[in-house]
Amino acid sequence: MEDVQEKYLEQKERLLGAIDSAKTILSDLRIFNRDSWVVRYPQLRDQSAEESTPVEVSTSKAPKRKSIRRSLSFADDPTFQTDVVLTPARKGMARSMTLASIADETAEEQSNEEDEDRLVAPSDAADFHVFRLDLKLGSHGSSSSPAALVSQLEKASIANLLDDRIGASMNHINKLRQRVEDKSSKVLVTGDLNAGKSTFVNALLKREVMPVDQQPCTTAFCEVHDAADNDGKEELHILKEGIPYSREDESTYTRADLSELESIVSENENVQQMLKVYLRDARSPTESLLSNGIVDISLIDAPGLNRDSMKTTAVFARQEEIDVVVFVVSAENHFTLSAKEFLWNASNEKAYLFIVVNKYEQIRDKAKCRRLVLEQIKQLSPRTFEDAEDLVHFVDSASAFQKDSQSFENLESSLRSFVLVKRAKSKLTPASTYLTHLLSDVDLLVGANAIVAETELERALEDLNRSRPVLEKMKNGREALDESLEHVEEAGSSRSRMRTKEILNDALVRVGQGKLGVEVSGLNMPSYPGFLGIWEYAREVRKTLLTSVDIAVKLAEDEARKITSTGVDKVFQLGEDHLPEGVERSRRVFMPEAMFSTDKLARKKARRQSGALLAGGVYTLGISLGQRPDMLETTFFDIFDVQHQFRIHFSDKSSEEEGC
Ligand SMILES: Nc1nc2c(ncn2[C@@H]2O[C@H](COP(=O)(O)OP(=O)(O)OP(=O)(O)O)[C@@H](O)[C@H]2O)c(=O)[nH]1
Repeated sequence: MEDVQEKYLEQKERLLGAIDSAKTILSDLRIFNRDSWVVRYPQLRDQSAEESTPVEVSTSKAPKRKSIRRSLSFADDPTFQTDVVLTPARKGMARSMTLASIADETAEEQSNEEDEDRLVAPSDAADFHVFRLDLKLGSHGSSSSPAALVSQLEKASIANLLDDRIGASMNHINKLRQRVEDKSSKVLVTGDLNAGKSTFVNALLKREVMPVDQQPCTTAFCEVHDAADNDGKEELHILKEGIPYSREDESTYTRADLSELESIVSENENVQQMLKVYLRDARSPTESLLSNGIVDISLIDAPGLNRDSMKTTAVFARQEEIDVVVFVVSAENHFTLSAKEFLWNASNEKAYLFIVVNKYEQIRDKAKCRRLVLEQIKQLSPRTFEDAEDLVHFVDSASAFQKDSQSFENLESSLRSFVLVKRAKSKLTPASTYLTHLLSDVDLLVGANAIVAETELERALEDLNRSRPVLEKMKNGREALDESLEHVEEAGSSRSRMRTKEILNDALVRVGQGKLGVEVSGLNMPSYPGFLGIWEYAREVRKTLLTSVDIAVKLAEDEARKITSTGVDKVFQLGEDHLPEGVERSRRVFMPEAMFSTDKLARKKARRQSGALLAGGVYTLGISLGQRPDMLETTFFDIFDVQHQFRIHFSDKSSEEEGC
């Protein structure tokens, strides 16, 4: 008995420690996901049949350790795909599987554990248990094709879904913790009418509490608790139907004195009536069944089974909070039909039942009785039969109450350990299974994310290594480049300015002398038509000279274009010389013909046509003096002083033209 207690306590403490560690891990994971790294959600798929055959990794020390290859990808990034190896963890480790990239796998330490030791089967470990996200419920909820789905899911939204899951898991862990810590355990005592259930409960309590009668008398479910749970007061609480009981809330029950129990029970007509009976137990914790320091057992004395009570009791027994069902059968009558039906169903639900064969002392042929009862138990609850020594007890509750009885003491001891064993199963196992699944999920997440992080780190380091010398080179060459650029710019603009001035001055001087501004083929001074055509002649001369000035402007522009082109080439060359390889070059394209344009529409058009970024405008400045009617207006003075007239016009304009 003490062994069972110790084992239970040790297991419970270990589990509580593991629950707390898991909580810390989850909260760290949550913070990490929120502040440092968007946790990626891996998807592991089987590889093609040929590739997915288990890989056996063997060394001289360890002949056998099966690993499985899987293809790892991420829902939010279909481009990332890599092969990974799932290796079962070693015995004693909380982790069920280890995920490693193929490259790491060969370097993994080997173990000689056999596969049976694994906590989770390899195929199971490739999937999530607690953190399984239903990605079909993506933002629009309607998509079913994986490709469409992926495009809906962004890294951040998956990380949010995951955060919700972690939050829910933390809440669940808190509940599990409460359950593991909860010391209360409920034992339901049921059986045939008049089998002696109340007498048995009284014998366990070493006190006459439950009403005992030769006629069927227990008509309510009486749940017996230690009075310590009721501030030390012995009392009866009559529960109200349909209202959840809370000891702190008096509106949920009616108080009564313990002495009223008998009359309340006998007068009750409600088959589902529940009573809470708070009893003081003067015995020491080692003797007391109700409050033994490890689990606080509450006994529920149920009404005898008949057609009315059968269903209610079966529902009651099925409740999760009922750890153990004790079935009392009279040694005189063996199992009735109702008993058989109940036992059959209950043993399907709970597997193991605790059976008390009561009123055993009166039986003359005890061996026969024992044999017959056990035969029936074998049929009704095979698992209980297998463990009959601990689970089937032949006692006489009535006499156990009066004098010490070895068989009854054995029963008590077995019942306590059975409650503990069952509690370990009902309260500790769900928590430890959940933790195993949870940690296996965390492991999968961590493993997959480590692989992504490593890939990203490698890529970032490569980028950094590539960029660092480039940056250094660019930093060092910056000053020289600035200077050279300035030089090219200044040289180009001063040369353009000088050449423009030269060309235009020259043209104006020549026009002033009555000659064409520039000599070009096809442009000649008109010939004198005689005095009668002098007016027209003056106009023609004016037009020709103005056109020659236009041509001079055009020449100056062309010259500036050439100079600028050379400058631009030099700038590009400087870029080539200073910018290291791999640095993106400017896409801007210089189009000399676009210089000197003031026409925005034309510029846009040219940009569309070339498809490149343009510098400058399109066409010439277009001052076209030879086309301007105001300039062509011939005056009386033109006839006498053509040369003087032009000098007045162009000495005013020359400064503007220089600036163009
Ligand atoms: N000789 C003997 N009589 C017993 C024993 N247990 C119970 N009885 C008697 O059997 C009768 C019924 O006992 P109860 O304890 O009331 O039986 P019960 O199963 O609680 O009855 P209901 O709840 O009304 O179905 C009473 O007269 C008891 O004195 C026993 O171990 N030996």
